[in-house]
Amino acid sequence: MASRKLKFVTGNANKLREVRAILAQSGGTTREVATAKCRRAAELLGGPCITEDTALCFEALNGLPGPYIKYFLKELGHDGLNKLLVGFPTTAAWALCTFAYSAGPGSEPILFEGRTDGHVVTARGDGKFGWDPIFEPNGTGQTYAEMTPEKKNSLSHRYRALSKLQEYLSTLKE
Ligand SMILES: O=c1nc[nH]c2c1ncn2[C@H]1C[C@H](O)[C@@H](COP(=O)(O)OP(=O)(O)OP(=O)(O)O)O1
Ligand SMILES: [Mg+2]
Repeated sequence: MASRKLKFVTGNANKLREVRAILAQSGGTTREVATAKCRRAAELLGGPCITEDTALCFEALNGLPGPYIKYFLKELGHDGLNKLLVGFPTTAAWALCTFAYSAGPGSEPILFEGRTDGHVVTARGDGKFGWDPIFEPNGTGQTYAEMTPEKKNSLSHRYRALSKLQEYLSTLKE
């Protein structure tokens, strides 16, 4: 099967440098983690599959914890994550969802990213899902945990990534 690796074609070194820098900002590590997970899942399943990775990135920490948020949350809790940012000039953060699709074993996963910008705040709302109580998307005045599921699913990192995946899958069907 032909490689599905996407190539950026340009003769302009400045474009390449800027595109690389922008992509690195949105999480080089996140993409590596998502690609490795999907590739492995396709091998184990022996067929096409979709995987999903979620990162929570603190601006003051250059994007960390990022894909390591699961372990930070487990060890530090909501309070500890807030305390990490004490003394830093900003509590800005973004939630990043990466869906990965592989057509099957040996087929390079294709990634679909969705990002929602906001701030880390003291926990508010029902703490049923991960770091939902401490993430307040910009312009909402509510944490994810205070929103109805419908509202969260209309603006979340996951919704944005899934829209891109859906669009891609619909082109495969024809
Ligand atoms: O919308 C979200 N709102 C709040 N918390 C969230 C959200 N989405 C993921 N989370 C948490 C779960 C885990 O602590 C970490 C991501 O880790 P991540 O590896 O992607 O998820 P996971 O290990 O639970 O599931 P999987 O088996 O699909 O890898 O952030
Ligand atoms: Mg995981």
